[in-house]
Amino acid sequence: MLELSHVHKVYRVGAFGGGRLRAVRDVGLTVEPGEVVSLIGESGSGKSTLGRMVLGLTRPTSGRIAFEGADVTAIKGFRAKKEYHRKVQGVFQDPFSSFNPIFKAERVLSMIRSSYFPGVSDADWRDRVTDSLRTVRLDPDAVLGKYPHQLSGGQLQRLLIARALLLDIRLLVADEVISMLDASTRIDVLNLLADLKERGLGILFVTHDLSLGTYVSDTTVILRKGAVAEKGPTRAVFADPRHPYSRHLLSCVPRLHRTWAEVDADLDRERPDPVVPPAPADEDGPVPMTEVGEGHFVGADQG
Ligand SMILES: Nc1ncnc2c1ncn2[C@@H]1O[C@H](COP(=O)(O)OP(=O)(O)OP(=O)(O)O)[C@@H](O)[C@H]1O
Repeated sequence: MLELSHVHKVYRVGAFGGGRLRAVRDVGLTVEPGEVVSLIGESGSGKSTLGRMVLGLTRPTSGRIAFEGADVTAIKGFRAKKEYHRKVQGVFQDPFSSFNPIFKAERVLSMIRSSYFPGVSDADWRDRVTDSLRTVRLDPDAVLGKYPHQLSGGQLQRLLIARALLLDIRLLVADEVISMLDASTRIDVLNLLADLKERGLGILFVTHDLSLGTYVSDTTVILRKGAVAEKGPTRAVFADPRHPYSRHLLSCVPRLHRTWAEVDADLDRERPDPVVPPAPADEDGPVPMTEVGEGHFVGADQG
């Protein structure tokens, strides 16, 4: 459904745009219907840039991003972009800043109606709104008449997802959607993503938090300095991380369900970090990936 191949992004920075900042280096990944792909990496690793490129908000410097076979970078003009966003939507970290504080929830949703479904009757629209709110486990009577400041962060995040669902989207880019929520609301939103996946939605789940990545995702892509350090089935990547950076990230994840004895036993049998080849000097070229298991790839060392 979504396919990124050899995607690079270099920003022009500094006075008069004379400097170059490489945010994304030779990234390849796919998202299929009903699949959650976690894009994990520390701050500045290029996750949001990738999300924005998938949403068509910024263009790759080179490489291809295809959605259902069509080149996303070739989508030009207001109409074509609007059609693309009927199928692909993004939800971002800070739900408070995504809403106009003077619009009630009802108005936020009805903007989708005027933009995408001007011909739909009032009764049909009410049914659609009720359906999408129920899908995200919001009570229409409790939220529609409220202003953003009268709703919690979790409710706002779910409202944003409900707004996306009104469009019958096929791919959701969820960029740090839970990082500003408290622990129990996080689990609610993660469970919601799992429900959406069951309904056949593809989800690109962008997060800096490795432990949350495992909770919902089928596939894990670990980014470091804009390049893929490791990717593969989440179970394989977590059970047998092969890149020194993935191992480092995993060693920082608290394992609350394990006893000290188990953790000690693990440390005793700790294996030395594997050696991965250095990334080629030519930053515009391909970064070699080694397949270490079925669909499990390890990238080069970005230094
Ligand atoms: N519009 C821009 N112009 C110039 N540089 C940018 C721009 N957007 C991002 N960058 C830079 O590109 C790199 C990757 O940024 P990006 O926001 O994609 O990382 P991230 O992994 O999402 O980080 P975070 O988790 O902190 O949001 C960073 O060095 C950032 O400063």
